[in-house]
Amino acid sequence: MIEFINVNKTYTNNIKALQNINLKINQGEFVAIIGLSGAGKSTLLRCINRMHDITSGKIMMNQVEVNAIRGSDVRKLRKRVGMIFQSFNLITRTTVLKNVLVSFVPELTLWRKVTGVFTKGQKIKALTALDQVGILDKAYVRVNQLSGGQQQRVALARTLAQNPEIILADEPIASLDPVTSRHVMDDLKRINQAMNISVIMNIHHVEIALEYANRIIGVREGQIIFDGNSTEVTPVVLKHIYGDSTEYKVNENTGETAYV
Ligand SMILES: Nc1ncnc2c1ncn2[C@@H]1O[C@H](COP(=O)(O)OP(=O)(O)OP(=O)(O)O)[C@@H](O)[C@H]1O
Repeated sequence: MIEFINVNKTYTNNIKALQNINLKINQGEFVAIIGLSGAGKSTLLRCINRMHDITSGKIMMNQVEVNAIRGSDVRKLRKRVGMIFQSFNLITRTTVLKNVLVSFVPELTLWRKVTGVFTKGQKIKALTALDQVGILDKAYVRVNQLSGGQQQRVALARTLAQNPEIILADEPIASLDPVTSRHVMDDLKRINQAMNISVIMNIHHVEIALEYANRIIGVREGQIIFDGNSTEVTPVVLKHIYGDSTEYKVNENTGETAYV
C-alpha cells in the first residue's frame, strides 16, 4: 500500500505543486490521475519514486518511509516502483533486448559492468518480459526501427523485468495514435490484472482513463478534489476538476465527454 500523509511539495520557485495530500492506494489498484496542465499530476506521481522530494508530510510504501530513505535504499525503491514515460526514455540506437537489460546494470558486479556481460538469469528475465508485452520477436531489432507503440512496450518490458509492485505511468499514451494508445492501455490493464501490479497513471485522455482505471483521482491546483470510482465520474465532477477549461467538453445533448 502507498499512503500519502499530509504531503506538501513546494518547488524552489515557491510554486505549491502539492498541498496537503492524503491518499491511500492499495496493492493491485489501477488509478488514473486527471486534471489540467500544471495541476500537480506529475509531481504527485514522481514523489512516489523519489524523482521529486516532498517538502513536508510523509509518503509510506508498505513499511518504508519513502521520503526518509537514502542511497542504495532509493535504488531498491525504484526497483519496486517501475516507471514509464511519454517519451519512452529508450536508447534508440541499440536493440530492444539491450534496452531491457539496461534495467539490470545497477545489479551487475564491477567486471560485468565493464564488460557489459549480463547473466543468463537476467537475459531470461528480459526475454520473458518482452514476451509478456508481445514483442519477443523484436528482441534483436534496433529500437529506432519500431513504432511508438512498440517502443512504449519496450519501456514497459524494461520495467516488468524488475518484477515491480507498482508501475507509475506518466502520460504513457500522450504521443501515440488512438489505436496504438489502446494497445498500450490493454497491456497495462492485463499486467495489472494478471500480475496484481498496481498501475498509477497521469493521463489527459479522460475517456480512456474512465474506461481503463478503476479509480480516478482529480487534481486541481495541487489538491485532490475528487477521489472515487470511475463510475462515479459525472459531467459535474469533470467540470469541478477542469472548470470551464477548453481542455475538456461535455456534450450537453448526449452527455458524452470529450477531450478537445
Ligand atoms: N521542477 C520544477 N520547478 C519548479 N516548478 C515546477 C517544476 N515542476 C513543476 N513545476 C510547477 O509545479 C506545478 C505542477 O506541475 P506538474 O508538472 O506536477 O503538473 P501536471 O499536472 O503534471 O502538468 P502537465 O499535465 O502539464 O504535465 C506547475 O505550476 C509547474 O509549473
